[in-house]
Amino acid sequence: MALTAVVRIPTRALLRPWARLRDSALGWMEPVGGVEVSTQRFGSQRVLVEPASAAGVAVMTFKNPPVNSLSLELLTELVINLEKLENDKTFRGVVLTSDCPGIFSAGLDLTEICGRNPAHYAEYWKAVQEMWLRLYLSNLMLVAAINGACPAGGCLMSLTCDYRVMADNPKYAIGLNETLLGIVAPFWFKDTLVNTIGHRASERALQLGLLFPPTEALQVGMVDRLVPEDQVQSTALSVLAQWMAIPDHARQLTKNMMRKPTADGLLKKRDEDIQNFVSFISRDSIQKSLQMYLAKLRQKKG
Ligand SMILES: CCCCCCCCC/C=C/C(=O)SCCNC(=O)CCNC(=O)[C@H](O)C(C)(C)COP(=O)(O)OP(=O)(O)OC[C@H]1O[C@@H](n2cnc3c(N)ncnc32)[C@H](O)[C@@H]1OP(=O)(O)O
Repeated sequence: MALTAVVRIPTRALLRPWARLRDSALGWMEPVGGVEVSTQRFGSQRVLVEPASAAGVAVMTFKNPPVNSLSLELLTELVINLEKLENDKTFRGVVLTSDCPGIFSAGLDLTEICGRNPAHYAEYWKAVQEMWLRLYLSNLMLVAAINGACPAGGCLMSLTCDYRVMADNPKYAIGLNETLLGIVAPFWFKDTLVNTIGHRASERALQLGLLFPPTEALQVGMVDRLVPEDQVQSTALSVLAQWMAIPDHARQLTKNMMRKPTADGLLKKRDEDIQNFVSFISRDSIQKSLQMYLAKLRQKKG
């Protein structure tokens, strides 16, 4: 068991909503005896949240082995934990990172969009939309500590952050590779990329399904900084420390001004987007492509 430290919690902390939550379906910890708890960490099964040593900062670690694919459960836990951090006014910044060695996130869980029924596709897509909207419009400062491969939905998640630090390891790549799977990145994936790297670079990257190695990702502006693998998280934390110097109110209004029009694009037609997704993903030809892609991934081991 990694969680052994006994820490003292100021009574004031017990008033925080997350501190009062029972060890429920999501596995939140309850303070014991009103003063002491048996762990510093909180969060849920697939999303660990740890207060960092710097005040006002938390590290959110995705823990959905083997590849941190964005299953319905992971998406749900991510959104709930983000909301708890936002409601707890002591937090201003969050580092998003991965517990899976060499992989930040493999993107959408292909088993959620392959071989299921339309009702499941609709429920899943709504959760993907929700994850994007919550992260993209979060008032918190978000920094992605990309410590591994970061394709498709994993890339999207990192693009919602305010800053990206990536491990300088040529084995890792980041990008929206949907076309390689025979599927199409929806307009709000595209908009997020365009807002980050510009129209021309996005057009090329999206059509070709480019997965950029770190050096190229830095050149094109998909990530902001490369550091040795063992410094990804510490660098993300020091970036956050710089951002924390900016008054929250002014920064939040500015972030909202920059991002709201893009988010509104989806908010105005969420249901239509869900219907489009369900009819696209239910096509026989798309299901066949996805099955072949999954089979190829599984064969790699054999
Ligand atoms: C109109 C418009 C409408 C809209 C139209 C629709 C829009 C959809 C948008 C889609 C967005 C997406 O994110 S689609 C998802 C795209 N993702 C990808 O292409 C990444 C695929 N994965 C990889 O490349 C690799 O797995 C990688 C992450 C680099 C790790 O490589 P490794 O060698 O370490 O690990 P692997 O051996 O490959 O994988 C370990 C196991 O995890 C599984 N696995 C890997 N990726 C997985 C995934 N995404 N979902 C599920 N399972 C996955 C493998 O099958 C293995 O299963 P076992 O063999 O059983 O152990």
